[in-house]
Amino acid sequence: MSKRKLVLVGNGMAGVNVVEHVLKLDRDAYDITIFGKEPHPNYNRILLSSVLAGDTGLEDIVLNSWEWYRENEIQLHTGRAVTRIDTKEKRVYAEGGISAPYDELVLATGSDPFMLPLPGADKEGVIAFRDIKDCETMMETAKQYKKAAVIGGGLLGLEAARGLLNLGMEVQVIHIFDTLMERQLDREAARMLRMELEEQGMQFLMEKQTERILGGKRVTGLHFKDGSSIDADLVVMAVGIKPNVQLAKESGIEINRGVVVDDWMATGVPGIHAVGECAEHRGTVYGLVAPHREQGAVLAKRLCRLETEPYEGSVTATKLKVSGVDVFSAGEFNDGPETRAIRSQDEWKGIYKKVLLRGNRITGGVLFGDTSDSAFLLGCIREGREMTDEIHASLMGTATGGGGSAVREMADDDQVCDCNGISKGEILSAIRERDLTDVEGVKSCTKAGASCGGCKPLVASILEEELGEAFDPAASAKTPVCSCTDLTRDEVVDAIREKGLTMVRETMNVLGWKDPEGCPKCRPAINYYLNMVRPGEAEDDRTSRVVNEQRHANIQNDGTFSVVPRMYGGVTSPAELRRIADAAEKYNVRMVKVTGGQRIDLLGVKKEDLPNIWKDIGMPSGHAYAKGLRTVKTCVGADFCRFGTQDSIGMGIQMEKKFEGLDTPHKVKMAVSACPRNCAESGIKDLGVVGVDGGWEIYVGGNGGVNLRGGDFLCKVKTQEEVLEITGAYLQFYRETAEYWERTSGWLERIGLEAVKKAVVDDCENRKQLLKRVEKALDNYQDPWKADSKDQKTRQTLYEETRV
Ligand SMILES: Cc1cc2nc3c(=O)[nH]c(=O)nc-3n(C[C@H](O)[C@H](O)[C@H](O)COP(=O)(O)OP(=O)(O)OC[C@H]3O[C@@H](n4cnc5c(N)ncnc54)[C@H](O)[C@@H]3O)c2cc1C
Ligand SMILES: NC(=O)c1ccc[n+]([C@@H]2O[C@H](COP(=O)([O-])OP(=O)(O)OC[C@H]3O[C@@H](n4cnc5c(N)ncnc54)[C@H](O)[C@@H]3O)[C@@H](O)[C@H]2O)c1
Ligand code: SF4
Ligand code: FES
Repeated sequence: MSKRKLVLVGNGMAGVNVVEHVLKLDRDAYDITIFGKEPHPNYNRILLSSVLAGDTGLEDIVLNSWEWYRENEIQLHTGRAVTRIDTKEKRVYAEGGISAPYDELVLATGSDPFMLPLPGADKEGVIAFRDIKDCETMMETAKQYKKAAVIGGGLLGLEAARGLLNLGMEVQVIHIFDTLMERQLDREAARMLRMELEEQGMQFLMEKQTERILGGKRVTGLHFKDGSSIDADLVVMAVGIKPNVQLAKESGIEINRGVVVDDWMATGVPGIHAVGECAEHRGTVYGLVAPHREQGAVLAKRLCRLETEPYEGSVTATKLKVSGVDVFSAGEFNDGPETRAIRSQDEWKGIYKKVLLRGNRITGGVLFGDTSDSAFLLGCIREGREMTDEIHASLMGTATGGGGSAVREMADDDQVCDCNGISKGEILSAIRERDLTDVEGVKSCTKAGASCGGCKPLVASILEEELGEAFDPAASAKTPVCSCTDLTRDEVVDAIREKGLTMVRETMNVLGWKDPEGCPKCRPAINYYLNMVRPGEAEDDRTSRVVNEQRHANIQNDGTFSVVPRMYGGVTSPAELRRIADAAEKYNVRMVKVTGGQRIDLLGVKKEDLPNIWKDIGMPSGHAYAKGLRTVKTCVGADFCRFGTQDSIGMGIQMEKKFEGLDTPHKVKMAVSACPRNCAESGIKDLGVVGVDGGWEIYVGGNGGVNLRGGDFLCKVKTQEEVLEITGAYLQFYRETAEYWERTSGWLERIGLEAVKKAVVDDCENRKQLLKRVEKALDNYQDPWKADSKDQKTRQTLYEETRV
């Protein structure tokens, strides 16, 4: 008997998931034909954000290889859109004159990005972020252009913006409302999110409506309804999606916003079904993969003529995929007259949790900063659980991360991986049966973590709960430098030491980099590691530094730069102030501003004026743009203040003079206060010094930014010389052991205060060696502006050519 014929229109995640299920349920039920408009096999669209951010390679996102289609005898037509369905003859017609008969037809045509119909929207450089082609366009554009504008501050817009930042572009996000991700977050979580993203370098224009897109053939900027405008070389529209219903509509199938389906994913036309983003079920179109997977499971059973429960809709949950930011939202998230909220907020750790109740039933929630309990919360929402003391304690009790308590509360059939529908029980079985010990192992055996990756921390907690001390979090945390390599930071640094490498390109070549050009994430890191390991010997590759470091100035949102001269310990003189004032007038500086680090910031300097303004001011660079020592803030101290026990100004000046120009994995801020009243805020600095009777206390790992962290007490010393010694050894230990882009606060939490104490304070011989090496690094320092002023070619390429 000949097999029945199944045709799938749309070779995306939702449709192919149905086919996979059908093959599992009844391998021989169908002859299968798939049509896909894109020229690729089925790939993981979710991971396009990671590809753009440089965390994953395009080659790693293929879900079903060409081989898979062949092995399963699937007739695949890629690059061919289906243009017509003859519902009477039961046949589809595609581009290129191909047609195929069907008994059962699945429409999984997904969505098209919504493009705002603005004047100028057809210009070159105006794109969406939906497929591989868009991703490639952005990566190519970033090689040539510098300014990106992303319209839409939703999930997609923010993930696009993060990726573009990683590609070295300056990114402005234009959002129509006054809070980001207003479809997923309440105001508080949105506020914390914005602060965190601003810290990462994203700029926001809120409550802005774009009126037209400027430029000739190619986009040059955006003009807004309020009359303002910005420059842009690339515009990415991320303002939502619209289900792709054209084919269904033209074939007489009922559509509304999407293709209308019943609880078995059937349309009103016999033999035709729809799943995924093109389908509308009970008035809802779902734009996330978890509901599509649930729909697919029901449809596949139906196609295999097996008994199945109906699909009754999904409770959706979202996680933003931006590294360094943990945000989760599910169900209801805004307070209403009939809801009650349980909130907890830890501003020190940057954690915010809110759970909403209707009566006593858990109906939604938002987690920011620590999302390790997200699966447990989602399980509670999905099952409509009543709040109990135990659940309350698990969700709100400790805000310390790790997800430990909630993991214990989870039942075996609670879902851990939403994207792939994997339960805690399935993960535990895989760990036990296959002796798995790390997250990667669980991912390859069960698929948990293989899509958005949001469940990986929870998988790690399950491993920890199951294996106890045998679980090695470091093995699970083995993260490559970026998607250009499988090597970790430590492996790269070891190779640089062992193989005597001195150049960025040479390093990528010798270590078998997948992309010989590297990417904006790895190149600055390799350049730093080379110079850290071989100061004076390694070639400092300026083109591998981030744009602000290349120009020794911070670029501002209008394309001008800021100039911050160094003022040791925050102390200046009338002569310096006069020169600053003259320069501010001569170069029409838009604003002169005193910074939080006790410096003077000249804002709004034109790129071409940078070398001359520095010459006129005649002061050293303040490195306000650098991953290096920024400022040493001081209080007025014993010379002036009646509480002062020590000379904080003198100490601060010495520290700043000693360590200025030292490259570090991330910015370093220091402060010296002359008594525990701490007027210079020594407690929230990367290194803070506090004068006390008979000496100085030293605090480390503080951070006054979004992730507010009080510094840990490292040691007490007696003399100024000892402060300089401990500071030098501490900075060198940080330089040698931190990941590039890692602040001291995160680094300290990762490696532990005890390790720092041992290396820097307790082990005198080690401290001596660290100091030797930091001296060597400092030997090679020269003021960047003095160096540039002697180099005509650099001046021309970096400051005089038109493009930033
Ligand atoms: C950058 C990005 C990040 C995302 N991140 C997440 C995330 O973290 N979590 C999450 O849950 N979701 C995420 N999403 C959303 C998720 O990717 C989609 O919901 C999901 O891919 C939709 O699957 P689908 O198969 O319904 O549609 P699609 O993936 O759009 O697939 C439909 C396919 O059908 C093709 N097609 C259309 N018409 C025809 C035709 N007439 N003939 C032949 N082929 C046709 C299309 O070209 C397309 O290849 C993200 C989306 C993007 C763009
Ligand atoms: N991590 C994830 O789960 C993830 C990531 C990316 C995309 N996605 C999915 O992909 C789809 C598309 O994402 P999206 O973010 O484009 O859709 P969205 O609808 O979630 O967000 C669009 C955002 O654009 C804003 N906006 C609308 N018009 C605007 C205008 N004229 N100017 C400025 N802002 C405007 C809206 O206020 C909204 O916040 C969604 O289904 C989303 O769920 C999910
Ligand atoms: S920290 Fe102490 S010594 Fe310094 S200014 Fe404040 S009160 Fe005075
Ligand atoms: S929840 Fe997305 S991969 Fe597991």
